[in-house]
Amino acid sequence: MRNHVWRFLRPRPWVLVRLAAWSVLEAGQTFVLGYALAQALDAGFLAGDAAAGLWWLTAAGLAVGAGAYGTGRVYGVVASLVEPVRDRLVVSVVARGVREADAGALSGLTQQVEIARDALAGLVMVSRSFLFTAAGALIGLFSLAPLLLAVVLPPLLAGVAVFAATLRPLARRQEAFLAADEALAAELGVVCPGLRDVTAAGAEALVAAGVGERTEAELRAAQALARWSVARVAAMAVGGQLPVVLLLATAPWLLGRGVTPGGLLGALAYVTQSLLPALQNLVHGLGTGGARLTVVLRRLITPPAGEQLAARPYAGAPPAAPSPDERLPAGRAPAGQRSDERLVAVRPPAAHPLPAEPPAWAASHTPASRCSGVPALSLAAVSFAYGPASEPVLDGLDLVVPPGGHLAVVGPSGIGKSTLTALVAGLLRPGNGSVRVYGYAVPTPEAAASRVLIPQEAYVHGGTLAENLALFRPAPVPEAELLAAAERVGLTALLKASGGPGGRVDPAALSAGERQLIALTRAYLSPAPLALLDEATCHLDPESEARAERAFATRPGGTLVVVAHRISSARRADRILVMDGARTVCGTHKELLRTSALYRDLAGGWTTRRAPLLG
Ligand SMILES: Nc1ncnc2c1ncn2[C@@H]1O[C@H](COP(=O)(O)OP(=O)(O)OP(=O)(O)O)[C@@H](O)[C@H]1O
Repeated sequence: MRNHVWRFLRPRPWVLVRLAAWSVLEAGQTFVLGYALAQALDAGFLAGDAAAGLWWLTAAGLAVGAGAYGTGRVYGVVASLVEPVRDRLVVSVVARGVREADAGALSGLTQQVEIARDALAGLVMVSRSFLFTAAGALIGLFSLAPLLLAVVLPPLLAGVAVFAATLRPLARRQEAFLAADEALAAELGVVCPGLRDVTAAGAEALVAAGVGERTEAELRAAQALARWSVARVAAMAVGGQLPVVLLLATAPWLLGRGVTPGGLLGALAYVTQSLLPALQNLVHGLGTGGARLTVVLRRLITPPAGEQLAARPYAGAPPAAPSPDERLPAGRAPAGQRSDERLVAVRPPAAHPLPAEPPAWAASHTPASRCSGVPALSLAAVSFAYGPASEPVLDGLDLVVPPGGHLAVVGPSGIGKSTLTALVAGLLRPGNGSVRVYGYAVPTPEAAASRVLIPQEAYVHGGTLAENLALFRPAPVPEAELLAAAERVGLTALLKASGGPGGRVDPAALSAGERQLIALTRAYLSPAPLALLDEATCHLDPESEARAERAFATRPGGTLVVVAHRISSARRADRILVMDGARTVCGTHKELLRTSALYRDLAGGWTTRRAPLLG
């Protein structure tokens, strides 16, 4: 680094000379200010010569004006010193960006160049200002009375020494903090856009642990930095404030040894008006800006180690062998897709060995729940409103769906069908009442594991079809089982067109209906016995919808709740829940035609318009 600075400054002696010259003018005010105040008091007002006093004050005022002019010129010279540094850095990083054809990295690097430029300018300003101001003030003190120098200089040097001693450790802590901060930002930059995938893959705990680790690391770095920053305060206290105390405490002694009252006043002015602010600027400017500049320059000058330029891959996962929880799918969902599907368990795809029919989950749920008589779904006096002042969407709703049952939910748009499925899925909590899935209270992990929600906007991630379809299964799914499920739900054509279960899918290229078929087949294969289809077939034609619904209705051990948007869908169900606010009723198609005016209306609308009226 020192070599770089020397090589840069050597061909620019005139810039340095100009900088020094304007700095001398700027520092002149420091000298004149204290000296003129001393003279105004001693030779003017205390001597009874007010005119002389005013003359010295005028001289001080003129010096301040000249100093301000000098400061203005200093800025110009600092710019001509710093801009070439910026230009060189820009050339270097652009060359690197072009070489590596990485536009994103290039934009990041040029931004860092701007930071380096600003930090460098700040550093030049504060260190130069401290040097010249200190020189002006010390010369002034000496010219007033050498004894004053003896009082001010030792604590000033001690303060600067303390600051200098802490500079390196502070810079290291600052650098560590910046690195921790960036690591956390990078982590969040990777995690946040993929939150849906994280949830979909059941990897919340894993990702939270990774982010938590980085947050802890940043906290530790911030604490270490704060501890070392105390040393800065000590440097300020010793170098800037102690001289003031010493001047006041030794005032009688100083006055007894020939120092005049004006000299004492001038000394105080030097310390409080010049030295203290200059030291403050140095400590803050060099302490913070210096560390920042070091970090940025190191990155810009040192060739990238890949990770500095490119986005880091997800780093939250531990490097050890995969545990059963490490289930983040490789692909990302395309933008704009929503996923409300709550997953039971996910694992990476594996080879598909022997066929197995019926699916393993069927045995585990069916007999127990059927034999015990526990309803697949029960709602008891459930009320729900979106806000304290909102009208309730559900008001004291009771509902029981037996295991193996098939319930259709119908009602006008906005009546609360999706709200009901969200309550069953545990995405919303009822204000009153209770929801149970296979006897498990919602929300509990057991209830979550017992149901699968397929929303209208199907979630499909990149990767292979098999990966998508097996997403909810805790163990590899035999290929024959995949193929059988695809056949039952109606996915076979897409499966063939994609080259079989190993074929890769591009979620953005699929039609909405194809995405729904994938989501439906995935749900069909899920171990959860209760399937909640919230208009999950709305993009399918009536035949495909009928086929998919039949598959779910006859899924071994499965129970189906479907938000219907066609009369045919409602008619396939054993029972139909007609949502109508306070007049919500449940019954068979025939019963409802008799008893529910709303259902008659809806069914009439469906039949005559041949278009979905509901939801
Ligand atoms: N997040 C929310 N905040 C406030 N109100 C909401 C929210 N979600 C839904 N609602 C309101 O709750 C009511 C029920 O909405 P819901 O989506 O459950 O109806 P729906 O019957 O499924 O409608 P659709 O068939 O059109 O999808 C509507 O009045 C809706 O505006």
